[in-house]
Amino acid sequence: MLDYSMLYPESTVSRRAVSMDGMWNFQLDEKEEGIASGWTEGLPSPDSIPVPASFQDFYTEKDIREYAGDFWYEKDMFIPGEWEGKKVFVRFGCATHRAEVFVNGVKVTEHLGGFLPFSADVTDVVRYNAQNKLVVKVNNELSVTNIPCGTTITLSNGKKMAKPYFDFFNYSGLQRSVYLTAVPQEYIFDITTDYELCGEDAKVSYRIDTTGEHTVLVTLCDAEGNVAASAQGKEGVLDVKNAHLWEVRNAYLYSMMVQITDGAEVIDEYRQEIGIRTVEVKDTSILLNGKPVYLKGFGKHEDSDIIGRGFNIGVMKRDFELMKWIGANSFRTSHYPYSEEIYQMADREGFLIIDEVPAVGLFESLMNFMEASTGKQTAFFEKETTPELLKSHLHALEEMIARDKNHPSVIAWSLLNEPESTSDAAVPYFKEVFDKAHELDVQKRPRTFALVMNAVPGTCKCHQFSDIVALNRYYGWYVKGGHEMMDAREMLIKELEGWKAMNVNKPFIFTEYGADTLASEHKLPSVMWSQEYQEEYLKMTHDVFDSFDFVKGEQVWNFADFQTTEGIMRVNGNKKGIFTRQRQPKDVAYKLKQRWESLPVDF
Ligand SMILES: CCC[C@@H]1NC[C@@H](O)[C@H](O)[C@H]1C(=O)O
Repeated sequence: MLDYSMLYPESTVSRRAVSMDGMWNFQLDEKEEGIASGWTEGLPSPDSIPVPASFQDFYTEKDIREYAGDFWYEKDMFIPGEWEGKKVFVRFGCATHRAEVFVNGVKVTEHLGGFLPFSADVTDVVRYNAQNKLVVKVNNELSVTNIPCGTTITLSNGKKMAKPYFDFFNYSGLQRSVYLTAVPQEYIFDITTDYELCGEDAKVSYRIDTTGEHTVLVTLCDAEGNVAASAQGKEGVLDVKNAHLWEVRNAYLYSMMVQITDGAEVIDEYRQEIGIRTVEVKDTSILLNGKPVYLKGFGKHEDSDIIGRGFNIGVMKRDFELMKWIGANSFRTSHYPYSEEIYQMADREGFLIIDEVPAVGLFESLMNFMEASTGKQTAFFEKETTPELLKSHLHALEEMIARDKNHPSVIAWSLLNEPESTSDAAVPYFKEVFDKAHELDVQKRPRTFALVMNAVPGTCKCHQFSDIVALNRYYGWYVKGGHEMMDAREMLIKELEGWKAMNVNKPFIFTEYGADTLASEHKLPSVMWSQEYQEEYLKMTHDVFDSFDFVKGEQVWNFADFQTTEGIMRVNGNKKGIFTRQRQPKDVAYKLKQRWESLPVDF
C-alpha cells in the first residue's frame, strides 16, 4: 500500500483543503547548484509563474522552452493556529517528472513519476500562525528507467535537451493543483468500492482504510439526499433497493458519506460520489451493467495553448461539450493519467474512460510514429535497466489504480502504449504488469495495451494478456497513404481477417487511427494533409470496422491537435485532431457526428 492517501482533497467538518494555486516563484537550475547553494531555504533570483501550468510556453527564449534538468518552485504558506494538533500535508496533483519537497529548509518527501498525486506530511516542520517556506525541486529529464521513456542529450553549448521516444511535447512542472490539507490524527486513508447487480437491487461492497481503530459508519444517499443504505464497520456490504444504475451517457451518482466516530463525536468525515455499475468482457462484447456497449470517442491529450499540459478547467468543459456534441461516449487518457477533475466530470456526464498509465516510449525510437511500422527491433526489454523501469512502471500503476479505482467512468486500464511487444523478452515484463493490475483492482476491470503497427497476428507476443485487444493502426496514413489508400484498405482487412482467424474471442477496439490534417488545406481531389483526405481516410477505415463484428470500439487519434517536439513530420505539433488545438471543428467533425449519432445503441 502507498504511504500517502490518494483521496481527493476536500474540506469537511473534520478536514481542511486550501488551494495553493496562483503565482509561484520559479527558477531554472542549469548548474544543478540549488541544493549546495541553499535554495531549499528560498530561491536567490526567481521569476514568477502560474501553478498549475507547464512552464515552457510562457517564455520567449528557446533555451527555456527546450530546457531539460532541475528547476525550482517556491511558495510561502500560512499555517493557521487552529490546525495545531491535526496532521498537515502538502498535496501535489502531480510534479513532472520527479520532485523533492522542502519546508522551512527540511526535506519532507520526494516522488518519481509525473502524472499522479503525492503528499508530503509536514506536521512536524511547520510553524503555526506563521508563514512557512515551501520549496520544490523538479526535474524533467527523460530516461529508460522511468515512464514515459526517452533520453536526454547534451548540446554543443553544454545545455541538456530531452529527446522523447513518444510523440508529445515534454511539458513539465507543477501541472496540476497543489493543496494544503489538514486532517485529524485518526483519519480516513482510503475508500474502496465494488458492485454486484441483483435484479432491481444492488450490493455495494466497501472497504474503508483508516489510521486508527474507532468505529466507522458508512451512509449512502441517493441524488435527492435520501438515505439508500447504511452500514457500520471498516468492511461491509450496502444493500441498495431499486438501485439507480450509472449508465453510459446517463449518469447517476450516489453520495457515500464515511465517518470515523467515537460515540456521538465525529472524528473524521469524508464524502465521495460513486456510481453503481458493473463492467465485464464476455466473449467479444464489452458489457456495462450486463449490456453490450460500443466505444465511440477519442485518444486525447491534456494539452492547450500557453499552459501546455497544465490542468485547464475551461478546456475541460469545452472538451466535454464537444464530445457530447459529436456523439462520443468514451476516451482514453492517452498517454498518462489525466487530472482528477476530468474523471469527476466523466462520472457526472456518463463517459467511459480507458485509464492509461504513462508507459509510452517503450520502443527505442525518436521517430516512433515512423519506425513503428518498419518491424524494427530495439531489444527494449533486454536492457540492464529494464528491472528499474519495471519498478517505476509498477509504482505508477499502483498510484493510478489507487487514485482512480472508484470512478464509475473508469472501465478499463491501458497498461502500455505502443510498446515493443514483438520480442520474447517482452512477455515476462508484460505478465508482471498485467498481473499487478489484476491484483490491485478490486473491481477486476478489463486490462489492455495499445498494439503498435508492427504488432500484428503472428508477430505480437503479448496480446494474450489483454482482456480487450486495442489496436493503433494507420493504414492510409503511415502505410499506403494518398492514392494508395485502396491498398491500405486491403491491408487493414487482411490484418483483421488474420485476427479473426486466430479465434481470439475477445473484443477488439481501435485506440488510434487518424490522418494529419491542416484546417487551412482544401483540395479537390484530395491530397494528404487536406481536410478532404481526413474525411476519405476515416470513411475508408470505418467501412472496414463495420464489416468485422468483433470490433467493439473506435477512438480516433486525436480529439484535438496537440504539441509535439519539432521535426520534419510535425507542423507545429501533431495535426490529427478532429478539432483544432483551439477546440474548433475541422470539416470531418460534422461527418463523424453523423456517424456516431446514427450508430445503433447496442452491439
Ligand atoms: C504509428 C504510431 C502513431 C502514433 N501513436 C502514438 C501517438 O502518441 C502518436 O501521436 C501517433 C502519431 O504518430 O500520430
